[in-house]
Amino acid sequence: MTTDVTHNPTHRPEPLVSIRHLAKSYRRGAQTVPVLSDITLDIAEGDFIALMGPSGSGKSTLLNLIAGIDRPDSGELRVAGVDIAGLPESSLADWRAAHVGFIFQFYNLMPVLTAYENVELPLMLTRLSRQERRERVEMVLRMVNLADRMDHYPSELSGGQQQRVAIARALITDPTLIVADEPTGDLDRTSATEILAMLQRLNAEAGKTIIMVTHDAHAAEAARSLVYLEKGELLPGPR
Ligand SMILES: Nc1ncnc2c1ncn2[C@@H]1O[C@H](COP(=O)(O)OP(=O)(O)OP(=O)(O)O)[C@@H](O)[C@H]1O
Repeated sequence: MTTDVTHNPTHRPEPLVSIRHLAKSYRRGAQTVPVLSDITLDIAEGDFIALMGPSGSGKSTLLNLIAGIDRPDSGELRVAGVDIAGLPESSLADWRAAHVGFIFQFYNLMPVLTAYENVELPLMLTRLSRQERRERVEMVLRMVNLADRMDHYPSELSGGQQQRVAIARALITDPTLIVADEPTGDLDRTSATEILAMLQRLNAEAGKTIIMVTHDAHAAEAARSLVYLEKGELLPGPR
């Protein structure tokens, strides 16, 4: 912490994600389908935010914009000071690989790779040696309590275990941001509770910033803050 902060009570740290007047529509043939209109939102570093709203309200679209998977039509979108809306396609892919960890509803693991190999995959694009990769993979697999399953293939793991492999894969590059789209949507209540507890721990103990889209009020309760999308507009949550 700098002395500036101590002496200036009005100081606010820069939000990790800063969104201003973001708009997005999709083209379907000759038609334009507006999805998000005028979204303004700040997400602080270290937050665990749940993004809720009815089906079709634009939650995944907003998540994909923040994660640099898709591009806005207009507005500002900065993540850790980088104007990601303005990055050319090739730089955006590099930015995503370095800064965003993804967790999906259906895990998206490679079926022909073991748990270990799935987690190692994002590191194959880095300059780390095989030994350095091994140390990191084993460390994150221990973090998600799966060190004893590293040689298993996804088909040999339960849904909850597969999602833990996916969490390990999301963590392996030490990303700036973790985005999770319905991470408990395919799990029974017990496994969902376990996954949510794990995300809470990553947030509280490892300081990871997490943005989670969910339909489930139980999942949203695990988050620190809540925003609600309706028809492409953001409403403040009750917390
Ligand atoms: N690639 C696309 N092309 C055209 N329309 C799209 C595309 N992706 C999303 N849409 C439309 O944008 C709207 C918002 O979709 P989005 O997936 O963001 O909603 P959501 O709130 O995440 O919904 P759900 O909770 O059902 O997953 C929907 O009407 C959808 O049909």
